[in-house]
Amino acid sequence: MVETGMKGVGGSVCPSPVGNKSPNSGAEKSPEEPKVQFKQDLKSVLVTSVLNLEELDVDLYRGTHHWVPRTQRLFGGQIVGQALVAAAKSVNDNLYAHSLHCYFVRAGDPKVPVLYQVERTRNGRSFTVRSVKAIQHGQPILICQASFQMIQPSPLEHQFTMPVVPQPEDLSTVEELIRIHLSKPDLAEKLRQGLNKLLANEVPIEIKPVQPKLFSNFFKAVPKKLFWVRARGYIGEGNMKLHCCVAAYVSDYAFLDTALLPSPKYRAQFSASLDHAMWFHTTFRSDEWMLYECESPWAGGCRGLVQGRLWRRDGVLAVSCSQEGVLRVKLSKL
Ligand SMILES: CCCCCC/C=C\CCCCCCCC(=O)SCCNC(=O)CCNC(=O)[C@H](O)C(C)(C)COP(=O)(O)OP(=O)(O)OC[C@H]1O[C@@H](n2cnc3c(N)ncnc32)[C@H](O)[C@@H]1OP(=O)(O)O
Repeated sequence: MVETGMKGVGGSVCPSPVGNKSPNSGAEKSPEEPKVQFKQDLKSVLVTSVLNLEELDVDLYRGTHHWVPRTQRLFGGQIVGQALVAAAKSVNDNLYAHSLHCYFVRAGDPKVPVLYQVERTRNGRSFTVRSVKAIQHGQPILICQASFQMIQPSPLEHQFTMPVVPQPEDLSTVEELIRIHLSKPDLAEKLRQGLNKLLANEVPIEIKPVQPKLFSNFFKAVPKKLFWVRARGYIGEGNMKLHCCVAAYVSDYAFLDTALLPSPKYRAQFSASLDHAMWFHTTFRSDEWMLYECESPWAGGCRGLVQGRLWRRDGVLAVSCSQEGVLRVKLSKL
């Protein structure tokens, strides 16, 4: 287990008995793959920096930023991940995060740190609830409720079946796909600039789209996409609390744009997640490939609803996510 600066802090994801059964337990462990070279060690960024909050007082923490989206508002996944770190620090070690519900109420300002104020809402016999306010300039930017539970085995167990898709070793990373695009001489200049900016982002998340066409082409598609995702770098087994917070970070990254897939003639002029909910079903490793199955059952009223499932490689459903976002679009010129 790596030293994370979060060691000894109570709370983790719930290792429910469902997690002990592997619908696809024959899946092979991924061999070591060549890593993209970045200016910094992105594993350190996520584990020892972004999710390693500074304790200022009892139930009061300060978080720093790493990657900021081009919108120049703080990445929602970072705020949710940090809020969950703060919440988990105030619960006993025998309690495990099983869900969180958040509203992004103001844009996060990348120029100043975020304070996280934890309220110990309730300590129960089975369930314990924490409310976290992320604050900047004296005002909340995120309100989050996280619920923790003791391990409670149950005879009631079921899950959907994981979609059958190519394995990550047989797919290209987003960076590889971008480079293929950049090598096309007839690429529109604006698109070239956009792709170069995307390539320069030091995002501590690795993605392999299952349908690269959705990433590269502009055609009408059903509002559904699948991609393999993992945190960059090695985190290791044992610290489920950390994997849970990393999953919160990862889950917001390429989620909301699923709602744009049926409308390729529009591009988002303003998009931001309004709320975000997660349910942690069982143990998982956020530094190992997980399949993110994203779909958007509805869009309207300048909003889009997206739902996601993070599947462990062995076919176990590890995390479910839901989000609504504001989507103000304009006709695409490309
Ligand atoms: C398959 C693999 C592919 C991989 C490739 C991936 C590539 C890139 C991935 C990048 C992913 C990044 C994902 C990032 C997701 C996020 O992190 S979102 C950030 C988290 N969420 C937030 O920050 C939202 C916080 N909340 C808010 O900001 C506010 O609550 C709100 C803006 C939602 C509230 O809206 P409102 O009440 O309208 O606020 P205002 O401040 O008044 O307005 C805000 C702007 O909207 C404009 N506006 C308002 N109303 C209207 C209207 N009726 N019509 C048009 N425009 C309107 C308003 O003018 C403001 O605009 P400006 O800011 O002034 O431009």
